[in-house]
Amino acid sequence: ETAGAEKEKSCDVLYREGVEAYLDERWQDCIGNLEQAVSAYRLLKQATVNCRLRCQAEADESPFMGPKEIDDLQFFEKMVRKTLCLLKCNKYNPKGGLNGLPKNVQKEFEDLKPYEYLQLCYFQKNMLQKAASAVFTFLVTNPDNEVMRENLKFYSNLPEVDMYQVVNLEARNFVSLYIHGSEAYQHKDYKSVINYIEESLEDYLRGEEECRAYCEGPFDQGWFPDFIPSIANHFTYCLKCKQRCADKINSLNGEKHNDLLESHYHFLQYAYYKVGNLRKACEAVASYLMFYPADETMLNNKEYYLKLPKVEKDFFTPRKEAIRYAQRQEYETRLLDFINTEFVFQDGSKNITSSNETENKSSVTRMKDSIIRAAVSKLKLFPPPVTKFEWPKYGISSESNRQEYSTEHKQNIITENTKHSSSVRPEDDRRAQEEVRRQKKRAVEQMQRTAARNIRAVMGETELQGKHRFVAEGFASDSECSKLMELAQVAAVQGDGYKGNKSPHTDFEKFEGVTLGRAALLVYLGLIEVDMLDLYLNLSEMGRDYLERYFNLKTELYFTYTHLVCRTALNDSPGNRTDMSHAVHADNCNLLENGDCPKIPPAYTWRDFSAILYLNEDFEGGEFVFATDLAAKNIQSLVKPRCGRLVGFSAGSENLHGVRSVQRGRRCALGLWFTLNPFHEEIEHILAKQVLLQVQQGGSITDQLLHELKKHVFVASSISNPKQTSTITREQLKLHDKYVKESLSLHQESGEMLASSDSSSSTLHLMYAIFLLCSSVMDGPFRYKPVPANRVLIP
Ligand SMILES: O=C(O)CCC(=O)C(=O)O
Ligand SMILES: [Fe+3]
Repeated sequence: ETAGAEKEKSCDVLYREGVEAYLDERWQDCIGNLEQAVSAYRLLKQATVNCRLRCQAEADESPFMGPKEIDDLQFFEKMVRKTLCLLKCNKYNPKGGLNGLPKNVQKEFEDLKPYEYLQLCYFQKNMLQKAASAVFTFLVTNPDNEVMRENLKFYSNLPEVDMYQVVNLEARNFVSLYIHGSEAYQHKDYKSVINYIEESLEDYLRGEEECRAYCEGPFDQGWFPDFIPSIANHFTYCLKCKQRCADKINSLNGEKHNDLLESHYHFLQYAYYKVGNLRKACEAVASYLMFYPADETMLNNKEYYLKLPKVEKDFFTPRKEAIRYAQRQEYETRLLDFINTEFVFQDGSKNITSSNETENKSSVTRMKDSIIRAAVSKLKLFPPPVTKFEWPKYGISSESNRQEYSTEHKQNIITENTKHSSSVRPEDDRRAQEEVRRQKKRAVEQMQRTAARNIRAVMGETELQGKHRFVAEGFASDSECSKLMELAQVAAVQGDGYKGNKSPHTDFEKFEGVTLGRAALLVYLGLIEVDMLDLYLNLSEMGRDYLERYFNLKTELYFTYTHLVCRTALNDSPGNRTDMSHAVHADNCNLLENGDCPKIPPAYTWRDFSAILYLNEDFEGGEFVFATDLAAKNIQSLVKPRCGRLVGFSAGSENLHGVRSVQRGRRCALGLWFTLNPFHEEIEHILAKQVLLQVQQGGSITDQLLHELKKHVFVASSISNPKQTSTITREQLKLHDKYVKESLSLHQESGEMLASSDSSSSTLHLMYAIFLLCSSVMDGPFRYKPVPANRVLIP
């Protein structure tokens, strides 16, 4: 390897570093890495696709060893030759082409995920025009993405953004060629029309060929051991993918044109006629008619041309590429129709391969699954290839043959069990079992938590006058409420969880909060009782369980932020206050005065549900309100805080809410915010659980915590699969080292407060490292209120 090649970072490393930079808010690095990653991916994909196309051409041309029509031997000979070619070709591809790229990363690129990040990083660097183009690029492939649609709307309102200059950064050349061609047409410059449109046609067809070649990838829809079924299955999978290419490519800057290909011939027939090339004009007419044989305009044109003295009947020969395209299209459609009627396809819903797989799929996959399915059914726009779930599963499998023998039916319905056992790889099986175990464990814990409680909903959408909101009671007993209040009393720091801001909402109240990370750290240091942390965690878990059930969620709800917070009226605050303790807002978008609520930073856009569990009622004011406007003129409903009462709602603009001023006394509540996106799972929550586990069981925490830390550094770098605890890479370790180093220096600064503990303990360093990872601790000053320790838990 040369030095140059060594320095060059691979596509997935660039991507990971881009995402890391994004997470660390290093916007310039984010942009640099992700832009490079995107072009690196393009190169990899091009290399792979080029090989496939080249080898196809080569195999098409090579002479056969034997005569035609013997046991399909020529077909197989061709496949063998093509394989040989592919092996050689891919060997010279940089980094093995797409094969060298992890599948999940490939999927992210195909979904244009990098543009989601890029958008934000451009935004942060005030590169608004680029940000808008990144959003637009993402939307061309994911037109149903609400957040990005909102974002585009947001950008379109900015004076700095010129919507005419917003482009699809992933568009093929034919888009601009075609647009130039139609402009030339308007200017009656027919020579240019011919040049542009011929070139556009070539690039369009090439694009579709490349898309089709990309479909000839690996098959991971189960294992069909028999020779013929295995070929047939893989072939069908490819064919379905290929059939989607036409639909994927026929858009001009986001606008769909189902006759985009055909319209090329329309332009051409006219332009060739205008420059006097009648033969070519007629060829274009005939080509167009291959696709639309009954098109009246074109038939009239044909008649018109036929009457011209120089035109002969045989001029109307369709062009070669049009014949090939149309015939292939027709054959493929017929074949697919046949397959669709003669075989049963197993789609994600309720069956075999998937019954096992869907249930055990990670919840990320499940979530994406449903989003994609919804998008597909609505738009008929198909997501890109490569992933497990986008196409219906099907089984023309060996099991199906068995079925055929045993029943008279032609259709093959594969039953749950047969498929199950043969198609799941041991690795998947292990993960699946783990997931089942995890879910069972959660269900048991859930029952234990709620066993002695009488949790009941007391207000719903009608009473509260709005969608997706409720009030329930019975989450906590009086003694539990007091205990958490006490925790807030001893452990809260002003501004903790509010980036150090003491009075983020009103000058007349003091805000004090305890994040979970802080509570865990205090327990770890022996400064507060373990039970307090246990309770904090338990109550939050109950809130989550209840929301999942109340809203009937199909996928897991993740904590994204948890905060025990008290608001205390200051002694000198005036008695006639009209301000709010917490102005009306939505939890995941920025409510503007005109009522719009753009879902962009600094809002916590990933929050999907919120719940507030109240801990006391001995104060004046402080009512929670649902309102319809920023000024709280129009109140829909009001919830009076009380120990054990919980208000839950979806976190969007449909649930604007606020808190009325606390006139006297102290109002404490446990705020819970949830996300459906595991990428935004709250690290502090997981760590707090780990700390609790260790302290309760008295075992050594080091390995477990190390494991968690690794996992979360891993999360930061591989967002698509946060549950994966794969081996950690060098980059991740470097990051880890960095945190440990930072923690060490902090450790020295706060030596005073740690005097009672073993300051050289690597566990402690690790703890610091971990807490550095926790944003809220990083934000505020790293200092603790010394609270007398009744038990020292650190050896
Ligand atoms: O404390 C409450 O009742 C609501 C607080 C709230 O809405 C928030 O912090 O987002
Ligand atoms: Fe809120």
